Amino acid sequence: MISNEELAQKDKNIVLIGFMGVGKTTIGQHLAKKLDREFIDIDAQIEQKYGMPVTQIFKSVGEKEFRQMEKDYILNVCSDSKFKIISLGGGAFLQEEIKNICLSTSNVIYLNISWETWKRRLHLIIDSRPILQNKSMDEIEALFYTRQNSYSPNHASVNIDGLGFEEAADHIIHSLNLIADRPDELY
Ligand SMILES: Nc1ncnc2c1ncn2[C@@H]1O[C@H](COP(=O)(O)OP(=O)(O)OP(=O)(O)O)[C@@H](O)[C@H]1O
Ligand SMILES: O=C(O)C1=C[C@@H](O)[C@@H](O)[C@H](O)C1
Ligand SMILES: [Mg+2]
Repeated sequence: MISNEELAQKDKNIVLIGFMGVGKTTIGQHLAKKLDREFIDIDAQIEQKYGMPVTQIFKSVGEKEFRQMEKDYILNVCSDSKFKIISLGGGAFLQEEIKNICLSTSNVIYLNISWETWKRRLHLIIDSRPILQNKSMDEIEALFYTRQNSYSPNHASVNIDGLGFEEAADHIIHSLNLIADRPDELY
């Protein structure tokens, strides 16, 4: 088992993927602190560029332009940087180019969550995630399960059910230690 300091020195980016609301942004911030690495949130970068929240971006320029911007940012950051903790948006891995660059440049950690746990969190995110709006609970559940397929392959998967932010970050660090032992495997 290597220490957090040693892990922080490993030069690959760490990319967090998973369904919206699983905790990529919040857990990513904790992980970055623990490993003393720079944190980048792709949604936040796009919001900063447009000067408005994602919901508003979808309304004013449309999802297609948002997806293009998402791809441009991720391709850029993955090819230009090392050592970073990068939280993607929940739909980013649907784009093959994004998937390929992340898998080839970074350690990709899939944060997964059960439908039961996720459902209890819906009220926290419903207003700020345009993809969830105007959908019935059945439609959201169908999307939750359909999207699971898009998060493979990855380098490691961490189930965050019942974990607080700190614990979740520690589980990720544990999975990174396992990756350090067998660097080229994909799941
Ligand atoms: N482990 C956790 N326990 C309790 N609440 C959590 C946990 N992780 C995240 N949350 C809460 O869930 C909400 C969504 O979290 P967050 O924004 O980090 O998700 P995300 O995966 O980045 O979503 P998106 O794909 O839309 O960017 C936030 O209100 C956050 O505080
Ligand atoms: O899952 C999705 O498609 C999305 C997730 C969010 O992170 C944002 O990127 C946006 O709301 C779209
Ligand atoms: Mg996020």
